[in-house]
Amino acid sequence: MARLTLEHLHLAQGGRSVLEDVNGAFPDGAITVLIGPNGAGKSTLIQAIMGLLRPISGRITCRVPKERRAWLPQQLALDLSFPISVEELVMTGTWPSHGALAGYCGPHYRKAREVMKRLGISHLAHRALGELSGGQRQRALIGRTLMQEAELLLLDEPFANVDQETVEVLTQVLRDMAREGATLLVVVHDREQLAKLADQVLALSHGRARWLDPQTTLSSRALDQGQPAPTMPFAFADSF
Ligand SMILES: Nc1ncnc2c1ncn2[C@@H]1O[C@H](COP(=O)(O)OP(=O)(O)OP(=O)(O)O)[C@@H](O)[C@H]1O
Repeated sequence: MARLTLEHLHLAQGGRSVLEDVNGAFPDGAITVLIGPNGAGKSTLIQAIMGLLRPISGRITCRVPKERRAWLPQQLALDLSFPISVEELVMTGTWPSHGALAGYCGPHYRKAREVMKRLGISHLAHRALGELSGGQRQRALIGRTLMQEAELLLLDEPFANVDQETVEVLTQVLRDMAREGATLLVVVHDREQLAKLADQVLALSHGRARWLDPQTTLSSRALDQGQPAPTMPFAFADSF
């Protein structure tokens, strides 16, 4: 089953066509890796799926409830002086389903502790977000999506500028989320990460999208065209 499908999608930015006639289904419980050179339209496609960019034509159908959709953007704009601890950030994962003003109860705190343990950040629970390394912050942001029980997760270069141990922890968590039935779309530039994550590959190039299987992608040059993004500051992982 696929709760996210694209039909004849045409997307533009600033009046210029970026992607045309994109079709396909993102199966539940599968990780789709999105690849393509700089400017190919990876972030544009993610923005459209999130509902932040209106298609020129075509259709995006998403049957995942809004409160179970999560997005970890590439261009992060979090004010790192914002006074929020790791635990508080993880707890905000309850907001989409419970509301920001409802407050937290015992089970929320227990679950947040489990999530932080799973991500190896329990010892950072009361540390301010602005005092963390890039990898620690990325673990906390993924923790928020686990707390949310996200069933659709869009990640734009989640492994950029994080340490190798964090890459391994996050890879395992993302695989576990897929095994539990979530639909994931992940932008990666790295061959090794693609090999570990991809159930299927969507390759963007020259305004078109092609579906590939991971083995074909690994033995082709499709990945070599992509360049890692420059270092980004961090921001709030927003939900939509
Ligand atoms: N807000 C915008 N206004 C006008 N053009 C834009 C805007 N955002 C992106 N573009 C253009 O749309 C095209 C696709 O950009 P997009 O950011 O989706 O590519 P990408 O594949 O995510 O690239 P990268 O790998 O560098 O992150 C590019 O030509 C880019 O210059």
